[in-house]
Amino acid sequence: MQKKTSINAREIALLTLVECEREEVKSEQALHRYLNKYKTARNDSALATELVNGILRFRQSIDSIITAFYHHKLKKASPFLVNILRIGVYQLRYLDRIPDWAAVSQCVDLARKYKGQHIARIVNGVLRSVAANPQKTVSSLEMQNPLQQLAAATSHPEWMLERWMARYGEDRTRRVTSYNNTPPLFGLRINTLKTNKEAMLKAFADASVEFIETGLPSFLLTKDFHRTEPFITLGLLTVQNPVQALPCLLLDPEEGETVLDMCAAPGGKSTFLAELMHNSGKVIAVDRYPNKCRTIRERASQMAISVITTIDSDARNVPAGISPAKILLDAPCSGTGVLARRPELRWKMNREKITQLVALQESLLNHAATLLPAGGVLVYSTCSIEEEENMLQIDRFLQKHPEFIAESHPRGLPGPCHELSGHPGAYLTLPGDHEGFDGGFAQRLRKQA
Ligand SMILES: C[S@@+](CC[C@H](N)C(=O)[O-])C[C@H]1O[C@@H](n2cnc3c(N)ncnc32)[C@H](O)[C@@H]1O
Repeated sequence: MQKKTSINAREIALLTLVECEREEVKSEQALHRYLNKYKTARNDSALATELVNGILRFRQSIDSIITAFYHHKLKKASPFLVNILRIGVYQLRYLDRIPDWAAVSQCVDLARKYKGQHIARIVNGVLRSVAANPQKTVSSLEMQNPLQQLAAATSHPEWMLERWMARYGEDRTRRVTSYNNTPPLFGLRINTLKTNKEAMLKAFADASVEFIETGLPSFLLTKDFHRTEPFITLGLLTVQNPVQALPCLLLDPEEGETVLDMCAAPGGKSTFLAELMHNSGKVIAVDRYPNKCRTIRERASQMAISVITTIDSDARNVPAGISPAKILLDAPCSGTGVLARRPELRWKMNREKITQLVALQESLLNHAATLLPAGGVLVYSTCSIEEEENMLQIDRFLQKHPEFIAESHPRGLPGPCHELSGHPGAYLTLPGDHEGFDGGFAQRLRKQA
């Protein structure tokens, strides 16, 4: 019988981190795949997750420390060497439960296994030096300017910090970076088609799940993700950050209406719209990827939702004739409001990509304008905190489409988020503004009759 090779937490983290160097790879999915492949035990799985997320978050700070002791160009080193050094430095500087000698020797073993004896010696030398010089911290390193210092201290790219500092000021920028560098709480939405809050809280008490209220009726936050998994599988709960509720609440869908969700996968908002409509009417969920549309349908069926139909198509090719009362356009975006949840994204996003996304969002908005009948409501939303994807995008849209007006929610939204002053129907939340809320933007617009 063939023996199953088992590998430890550091090795899983290494394979994941090396794979994440590729542009299109999402760390959460890669890690999940390796954990399943090697049937990793709970403890190893927790350490691998902590190493991957921590290293992706603090990469800039970790690399600054490595550079002080590694006397070649880090950018030219192999991804295996770089990531083994990162795993070593993360354990030496950010974790206090692993003795220095163990952190160093396990990384040396990894280097020998993947890159041979010569690289193992380099890893040994660099990590021993890091361990022997605890006074050498990011703040002690010489930096050319305050922005560089802030980038190293908060582990965010300079270009990102520069625009946040200009837009939001230093205090808010530091609040955002601190939120982004902390393991996030999990948002949970109670599926009111299958249960209710009272029954769910009783089930939480029985399962010893701790939670925090959010100010939004069906949304809770928790650290205890594992204990909530059975309820998610049963379709009683959906993982969704409360900030993601705002676009749906702002759209205010009613029973019996036809609602078009133009960029719908994985379906978190489509299913919430269906819940708000008491599973009556029609939610047409569009996404350009057929496999993602299948995920939406499967999830809807688990949640006892029958009003969602899917269309796999570029939303810009959706033909006129659907005549929805309301449209949600939750556009593809830079994701700078959700960096706590997607730690590698800060290193993969850049100004050029934002410019391309702005153009895509604009063309999707223009098409939404043609699909919506007069009198209908359009909500545009992103999980970005960049103004050209948000308010500036809306300003340009309103200039180009005088038939649309920005309007407030008829009754105002529940919860801690408030309309932006001077901007009817616009909501911008920065990560860290409210406990457990990611960043995001939403705008309600009406096509005049
Ligand atoms: C921000 S996500 C949507 C999240 C979703 N609304 C939810 O709450 O679960 C953006 C989605 O747009 C899809 N997408 C990107 N470009 C598209 C296009 N041109 N037409 C349709 N869907 C597109 C992506 O596949 C992705 O699933």
